[in-house]
Amino acid sequence: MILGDIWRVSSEYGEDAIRPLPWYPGNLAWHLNFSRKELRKNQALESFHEFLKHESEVGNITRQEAVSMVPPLFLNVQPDHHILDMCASPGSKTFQLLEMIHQSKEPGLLPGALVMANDLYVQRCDLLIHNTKRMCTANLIVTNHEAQNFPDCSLANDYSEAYKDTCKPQGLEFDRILCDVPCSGDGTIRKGHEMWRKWNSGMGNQLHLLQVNIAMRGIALLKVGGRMVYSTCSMNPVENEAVVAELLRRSGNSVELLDVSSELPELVRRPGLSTWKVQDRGSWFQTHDDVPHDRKNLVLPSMFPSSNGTEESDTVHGDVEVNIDNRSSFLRNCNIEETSKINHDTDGLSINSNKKLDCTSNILNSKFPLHRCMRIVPHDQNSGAFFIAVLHKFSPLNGCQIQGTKIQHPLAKGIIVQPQKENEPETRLYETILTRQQNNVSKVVDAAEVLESSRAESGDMKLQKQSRWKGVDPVLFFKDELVIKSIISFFGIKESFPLQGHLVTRSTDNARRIYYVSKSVKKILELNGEVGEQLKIVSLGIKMFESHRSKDCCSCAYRLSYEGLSLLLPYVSKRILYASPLDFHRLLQYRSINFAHFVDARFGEEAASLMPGCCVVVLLEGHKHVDSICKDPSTIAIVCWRGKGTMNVMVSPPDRKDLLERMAYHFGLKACTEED
Ligand SMILES: C[S@@+](CC[C@H](N)C(=O)[O-])C[C@H]1O[C@@H](n2cnc3c(N)ncnc32)[C@H](O)[C@@H]1O
Repeated sequence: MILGDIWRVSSEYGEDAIRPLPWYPGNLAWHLNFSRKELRKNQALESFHEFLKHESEVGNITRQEAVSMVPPLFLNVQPDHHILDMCASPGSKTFQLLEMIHQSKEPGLLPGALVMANDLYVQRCDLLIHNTKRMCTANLIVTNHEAQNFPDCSLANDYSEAYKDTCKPQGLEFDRILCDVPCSGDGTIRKGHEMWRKWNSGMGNQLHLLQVNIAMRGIALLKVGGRMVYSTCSMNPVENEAVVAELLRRSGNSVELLDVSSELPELVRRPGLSTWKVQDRGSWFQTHDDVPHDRKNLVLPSMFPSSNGTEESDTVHGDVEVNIDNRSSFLRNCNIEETSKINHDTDGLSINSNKKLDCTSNILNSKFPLHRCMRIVPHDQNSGAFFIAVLHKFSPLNGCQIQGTKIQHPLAKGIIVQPQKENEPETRLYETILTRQQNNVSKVVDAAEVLESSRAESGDMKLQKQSRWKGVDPVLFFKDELVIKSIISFFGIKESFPLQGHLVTRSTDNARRIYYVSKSVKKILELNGEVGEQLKIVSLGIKMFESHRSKDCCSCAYRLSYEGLSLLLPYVSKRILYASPLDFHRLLQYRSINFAHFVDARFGEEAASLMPGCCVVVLLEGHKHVDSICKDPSTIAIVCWRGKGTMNVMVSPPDRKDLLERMAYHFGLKACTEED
């Protein structure tokens, strides 16, 4: 109904009022060209706006500035990629990445990929969790770190020897990294009018070094062969081309700036700048030399285009122009043995050198092909402004370069843990693999020893020691065999769905909620345990089971969660009821219905004959066969509770509202709830 109205209204407002974005693959993104005033003036548009808000609340669509969707598209994500989103909140790009990894999977099957989404601020992590919750994914980990010091979770050498022949990861490495850094945000100026008053050139200058450090850390964590996208919603070259040039300078011949002009050909973009000036307190500077002495520590050499400046004067070596830069701070006091050929062949640049460079004096510096960066400006395609650069890592950073990317945590490499032997009898209830030994960094810690001491401390609960992150509950593998067996048997969960080893809980939660994690997330959790909980994990996985205290007789202490139902449904073989659209609608509308009051008496009888406890009610659409219905991705199902005389719905109000609206759309059944 709403959509019909909208097409009518949009035709009134012209062809451009609602149109797909030509550069977004598969017509999946649409642009609405209505002003707030128009939305308020027209009733059909206003209800359409409400509809969009609701759909985004329940996760069916995402509303965002169109241009902000561009950076993930250049990552060329594949379903088995490990992806790091370094500065992720509020999470619109994380959501896109999750959509990409889940795109081609059948219901009940998880991709091998994972997304690790990070943000510095806890509150912003909460927002990120809220915004990505709608995705219901088992392949997401949310972390809370300074991106510039993101841990690498490397195992100590002796330990990784022990795992050499297994497929366990020995450190964090990502196939794709999104580095959407904090920026001055001047690219949002056309919709964020307060920016006009707030903006000053110092904002970009202050962020430049942080942006370089975050992106440099990203490069260190990127796999050889991997891609990293650096982006900002600023047009300031100090936050953009200057950062990219510094990254290329610091990572030497390990990283190249990709020419992606053939990708997303419909996207209108402008080339990156090769030259610019830097402003500080109202004065413009062309080179760092021009900067007054007392400002030199704030206006950094790396903010200037590499080929400008007197000290950075171009010197010809062989067939390439290079500059001498003796001020790049990270390489200070270190020597690099340069024996290889630095290649930027595609751009006609190459350096042949076979000499030892003393970093304390001169650093060879090519002119980088910064025109390969992309600038998206509002007046080209009626969008916000964005800067994007795509980097490709083709060889590892050397030790000196890596050191410059991270402040080492004292515990990072100090703890050595004996790996748990295969087939070791498993008697623990909840287990994290290793805990920290704050003052004992060189001590060899036996996991069993740690477990024993924690048993002594926590008695029957057998909880292992606390994570080292204040305020964050440790993630614990849930291994209570009896409980798992009771869940499997109560819901008839098929063997083909791996539960063992994939269930986790949080330490203070008393296993009230059990989350399901994908194989990829499971491996990272194991690694994190082995390296002493270096990752500060604030959220992960999909909530699948919740404990209940019902007095109704029920042999299973856990109920299903609506969040995890779509993943689990194809594997559930017991406690499923199939309802007609009319009864399904009534259930949603009244939330609790007496067995005798169902329209379809057969359904009421089946419900009454079920043992009390949690069950699944599947919407039976006329043409569908019961055998295949649970494997169909379009199937609608809800979690219910079979009580003494009633069937009760266990779905949150927004989800219920969404389902009612879908019923109204498909079956013309009136969508209203008591809240309405
Ligand atoms: C431009 S916003 C990211 C927007 C996000 N990528 C999206 O598309 O929704 C930058 C984010 O970086 C976070 N941030 C700021 N400093 C950070 C740091 N040092 N490390 C990690 N995150 C940081 C901010 O909290 C903010 O959420």
